[in-house]
Amino acid sequence: MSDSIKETEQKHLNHILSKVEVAKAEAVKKINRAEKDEHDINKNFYNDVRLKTSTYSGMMETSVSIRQQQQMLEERENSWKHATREYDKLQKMQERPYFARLDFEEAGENKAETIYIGLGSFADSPDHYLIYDWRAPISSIYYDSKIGKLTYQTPMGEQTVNVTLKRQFQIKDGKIETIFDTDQVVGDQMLLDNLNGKSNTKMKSIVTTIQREQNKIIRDTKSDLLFVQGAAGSGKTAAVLQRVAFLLYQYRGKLSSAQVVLFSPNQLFNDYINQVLPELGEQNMVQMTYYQYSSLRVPKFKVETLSERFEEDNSEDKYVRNINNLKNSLDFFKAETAYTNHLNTEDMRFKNLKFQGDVFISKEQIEEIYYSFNENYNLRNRLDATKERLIKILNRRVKSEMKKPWVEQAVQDLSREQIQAIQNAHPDEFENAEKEFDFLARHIVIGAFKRIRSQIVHGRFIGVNNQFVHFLRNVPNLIDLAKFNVNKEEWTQSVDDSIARMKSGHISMSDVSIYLYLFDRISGKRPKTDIRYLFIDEVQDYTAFQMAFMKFTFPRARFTLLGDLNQAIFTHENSHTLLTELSTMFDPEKTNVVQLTKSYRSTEQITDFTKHILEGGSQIESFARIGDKPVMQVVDNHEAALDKLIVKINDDKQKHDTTAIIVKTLADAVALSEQLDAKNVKNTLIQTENQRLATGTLIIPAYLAKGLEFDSVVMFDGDDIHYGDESDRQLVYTICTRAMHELTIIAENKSSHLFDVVPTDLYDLQ
Ligand SMILES: Nc1ncnc2c1ncn2[C@@H]1O[C@H](COP(=O)(O)OP(=O)(O)OP(=O)(O)O)[C@@H](O)[C@H]1O
Repeated sequence: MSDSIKETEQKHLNHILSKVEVAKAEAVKKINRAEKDEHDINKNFYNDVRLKTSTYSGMMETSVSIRQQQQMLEERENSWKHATREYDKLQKMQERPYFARLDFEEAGENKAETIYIGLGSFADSPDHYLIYDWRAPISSIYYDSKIGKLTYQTPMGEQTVNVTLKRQFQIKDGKIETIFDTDQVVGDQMLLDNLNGKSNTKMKSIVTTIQREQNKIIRDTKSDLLFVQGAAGSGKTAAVLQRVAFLLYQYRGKLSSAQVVLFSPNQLFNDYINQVLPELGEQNMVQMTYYQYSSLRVPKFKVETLSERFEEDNSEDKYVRNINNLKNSLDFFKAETAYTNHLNTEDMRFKNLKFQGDVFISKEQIEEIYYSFNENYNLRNRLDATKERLIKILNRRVKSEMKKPWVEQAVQDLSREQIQAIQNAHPDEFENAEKEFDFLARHIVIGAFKRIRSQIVHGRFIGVNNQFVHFLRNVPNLIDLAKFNVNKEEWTQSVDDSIARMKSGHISMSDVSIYLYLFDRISGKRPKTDIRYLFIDEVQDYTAFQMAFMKFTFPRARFTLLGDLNQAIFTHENSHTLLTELSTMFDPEKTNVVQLTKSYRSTEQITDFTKHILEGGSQIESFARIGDKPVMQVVDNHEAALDKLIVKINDDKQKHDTTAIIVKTLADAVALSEQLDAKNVKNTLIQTENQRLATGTLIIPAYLAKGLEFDSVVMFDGDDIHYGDESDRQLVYTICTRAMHELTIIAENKSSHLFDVVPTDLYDLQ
């Protein structure tokens, strides 16, 4: 790039920065003004508010006057907030106001236009934009086009332009460091620079180098279901976070970040991505894991953890797998729906409502009431009507209960102060002692009935646990078990297992969704209609049952699902049926399936290696970033493996910020960490998802490494003992694809046969 272009661009940048400076000074003035006004209002509050409390009209006047003062304060508060936000934006803008420039001519007009694109828009007067937000319709030209003619979408329809220049900038602290002119969609040089960087404990935004196919995902506003199937490292997560920022911009004023929910694979990952939206100037959406969501809803049970689920799903036991396949299927969801519909006519399980240890309203009586309403009632109405009746019964029982000896005793036991306190609620004198006694007795009985009243209001008379077991026992009548290779005895055994688990206060991941769906149906829980966008990352690890349950829970949300069917580490082969099952849940007209085949995370050498681990991996394209070939080290015994590992760790210290040693299970991770500790090799063991990621040498079980990336990855125990089954292939792929710059596999005796399919010239055997 010639010096004169750089000079001209720096001049332009200086000009913009001086305008930003002016705007910042303006924002500071507004902040100060709002703060002073607020201070004055607070100071003069008692002078300005007319306190008159002796008459009714005086009181009214006082309250109006207080309200006026409050409104003034709120207005100042809002303008303060607005100005502060503006100030923060401008402050950020001073470091790097924009990252691209486009020159183009609009069709039919001979006038060339130049626009600059940045993280946010900036105008020095209304309609005179010096910088365009990357999410503005016009900015999509930057992501979509090469030089030349192009059409793009605007709110007014399609617009055609002729792009004559695409220029990218790297700006730091107000100085242009590099300029690239490119005729590519998004210049590879800038992308290469970004990808060459070191890994970080926090994911960064990709706003300057979004690729054309990623841009399609980000700007999709039509689909009810957007399914992004992408290779490992193809930028699914990165793109989807940009998408959230895009949607918040596109629907600003109508959509808030609280109406967007992202389900992440684990808490560690949540932590990893939580800087991206703030970096883009937006607030984070609601982020949670399915485990968190379900655990919160069943506080009485301990939900199976990720580690337990991983062990169970990888169980050698065919019986366990078949039962889980059955419970996780869409057929099972449908069977449960049919079962709950049937509860509208019979079979609801109730609990006695008890008072002072005795049955107060029996379950039979409740059942009779529940089914006394006609067939037009649905489960929710039926429950509401039952509650209403039960409250009436309770109210009627107050009078008879007042005559009971325990009440008389309780009244006699009241202290003078207690009587006084109760009588304060009675404005007039009592006509006689009997009336006074009645008043006190009623008060005592109502107090004693409080618990029962709350039980009725909260529907605690429904026997959810019993109902759950009743449903499970009925499953053979509702589903063809043989289709799932399960026989009746095995099913009965699994129900007994579920009951035993629940008795000890535990519930499995499969059971918890079944339990919650049943609970939501019979308790008539209202679905969460306020959630408008639902994102699920690593969807291949969700079951069809969970997806159907999510659809039921968030009926008005548009779904964006991100997944790589090749990385299903929990659901294995079933992940491939997930897409088919999903297609039955959404309108095909409003379903958009996008494939991302290019992998950006790893070097070309690593991607070429990892794609061979998969059957059908040939579709995956590597991004041309050159690095060393993966290294395979096969040694004779464990001690030798440890020695190799330590050499690698020391070697990496010079080159990288983070080396992750990925092992199969938590137990493996704990053991390895201890062995390294014993040899004084510093390491951080990541054993729960509630930890924070750190730099340095990490030891991490595979299921916690989901979605993350590291400069250098060592797959330890890469042998047949640990990864000997065909079903481990996806897990091995997931582990190896976490590497950005270097990948090493250390194995004892012989490497896992799953690597046999990889051509030997793609790695260095040492
Ligand atoms: N357009 C892009 N510009 C710059 N970096 C990108 C781009 N797309 C992806 N990347 C980088 O590639 C890496 C992988 O992206 P990401 O984690 O989003 O992939 P993924 O598809 O979710 O991967 P996985 O399924 O393996 O977890 C990240 O470091 C991301 O920043």
